Amino acid sequence: MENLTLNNGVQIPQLGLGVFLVEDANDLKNSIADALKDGYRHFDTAAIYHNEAGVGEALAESDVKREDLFITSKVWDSVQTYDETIAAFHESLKKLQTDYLDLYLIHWPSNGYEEKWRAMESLYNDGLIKAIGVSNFEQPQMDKLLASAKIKPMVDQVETHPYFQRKDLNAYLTDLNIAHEAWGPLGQGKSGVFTDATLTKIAADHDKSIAQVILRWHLQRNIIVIPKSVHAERIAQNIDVFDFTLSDAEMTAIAGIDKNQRGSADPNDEDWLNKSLEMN
Ligand SMILES: NC(=O)C1=CN([C@@H]2O[C@H](COP(=O)(O)OP(=O)(O)OC[C@H]3O[C@@H](n4cnc5c(N)ncnc54)[C@H](OP(=O)(O)O)[C@@H]3O)[C@@H](O)[C@H]2O)C=CC1
Ligand SMILES: O=C1CO[C@H](CO)[C@@H](O)[C@@H]1O
Repeated sequence: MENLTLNNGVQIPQLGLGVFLVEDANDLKNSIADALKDGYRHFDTAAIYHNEAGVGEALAESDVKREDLFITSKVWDSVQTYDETIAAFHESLKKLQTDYLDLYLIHWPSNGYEEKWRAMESLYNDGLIKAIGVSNFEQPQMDKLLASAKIKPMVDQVETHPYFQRKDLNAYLTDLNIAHEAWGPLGQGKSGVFTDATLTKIAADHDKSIAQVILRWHLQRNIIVIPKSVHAERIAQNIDVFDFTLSDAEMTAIAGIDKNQRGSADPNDEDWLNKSLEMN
């Protein structure tokens, strides 16, 4: 496993397991146990996934030491004030059976994110979170946050895959030394990337799967990836991406298949952000 160093010096395993939509308790237990056995140490959840308690249980059952794990969670949009953010964080800690988080993210740039950020800064200064960041922040929202932030976010977790490559956002984040983390790195299994001709050819040339080529491409862009699977074989396959390298020509070919195809909500869509305030 390779680590990236965040802008505050914290090391993050560049590949982790995402658990969005893994709601069945057995699936969660088995996929986390499989992942740990395969060498995963980084796990990405969120309060809105309603599975933090299951993640906590699965991790508590393993004999991997807490300091060797990297646990991310996210504060949901319905949490808006400073005090609510502090309370939500402690609720997540309790469910995850831990006394600190490695990374805590503001899930979406919904109303009040600057106040939420002040709470995140205070939790960080108290040593309760190793790194703080945001998710689904586009450049204007990041610019606005940076204007009042005392601490620069260490991470921005945004939808990114071969059909939605985020080249401009990636350049902007790289300039700021904010790590780019990809959610939906495999296009959430619905973007069409698994039948792409360019990826099919590159995968055959390396005797790897398309998923492995995609994950390798992210890693070579210095992007953090958190692919989700509930299948043992895919969980193993997705971490088996450190024994081959894509050439410059292959990286360029993949850069050419971008379609700017967003698969989920647009962070600039005020209606979505307002609706998300009501979700729990
Ligand atoms: N910050 C945010 O707003 C968001 C964050 N996330 C985070 O990012 C993580 C990853 O994103 P996610 O939405 O899950 O989508 P992914 O891009 O990780 O795709 C997951 C889908 O791909 C399938 N899959 C996984 N591995 C393979 C493989 N090797 N071959 C073929 N199919 C495969 C899975 O199926 P199966 O499970 O059946 O194997 C599932 O259907 C989430 O789990 C969550 O932690 C996700 C959405 C939004
Ligand atoms: O991480 C995510 C998945 O779940 C949420 C809603 O259910 C999404 O909005 C979010 O981006």
